[in-house]
Amino acid sequence: MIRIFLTGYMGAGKTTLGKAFARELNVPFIDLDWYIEERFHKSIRELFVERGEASFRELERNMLHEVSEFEDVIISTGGGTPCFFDNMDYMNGHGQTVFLDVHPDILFNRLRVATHQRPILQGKTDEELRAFIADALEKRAPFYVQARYRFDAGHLESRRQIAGSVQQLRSLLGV
Ligand SMILES: Nc1ncnc2c1ncn2[C@@H]1O[C@H](COP(=O)(O)OP(=O)(O)O)[C@@H](O)[C@H]1O
Ligand SMILES: O=C(O)C1=C[C@@H](OP(=O)(O)O)[C@@H](O)[C@H](O)C1
Ligand SMILES: [Mg+2]
Repeated sequence: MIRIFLTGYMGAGKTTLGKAFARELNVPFIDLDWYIEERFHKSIRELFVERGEASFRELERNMLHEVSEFEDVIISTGGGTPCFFDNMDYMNGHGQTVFLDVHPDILFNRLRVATHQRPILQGKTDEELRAFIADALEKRAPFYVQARYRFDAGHLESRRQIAGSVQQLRSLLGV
């Protein structure tokens, strides 16, 4: 049975790689953010604004527990998922966990063009964004490193790179 959790910071490639990886392994793909959006008929952005972050995190944990029951699945979490409650332990107890480790400069380049999709990053200048990423990585690293595997997802900028990363991830996990 395959149950793999992809974790890492925003822009690390959890969604992109998860989707391509699931297609390669011919198993369903679940992106936790998308799952939540479908379940609540609201965007992550709306849920953040309406409920506040603390309440979003509770809902996210509940949904994590729900999707962790599925079998033969690739699950991409949100960037913050491993860093709240006992979520990291929970994922380690329910499947294989991967930390998509990406250099902060690459994260910055990816995220500066996509801040409007991510409520936490909205309205930041380039310098604020750089500082925010560095600060968040420092705080979140202790959680991310608890994942069983670490994978460099710094090369996802073309279809070819994504396909190459999928093959590397396959051999790392032995699937
Ligand atoms: N089709 C694509 N072509 C080129 N680059 C892409 C494509 N899809 C994603 N990427 C790159 O991968 C990055 C990671 O995005 P995403 O998978 O949404 O990260 P996460 O889910 O970890 O927040 C994007 O910012 C972009 O640089
Ligand atoms: O890092 C975070 O706290 C968040 C990351 C997002 O997911 P992605 O990492 O897929 O962008 C999403 O869950 C929400 O905006 C909060
Ligand atoms: Mg994502």
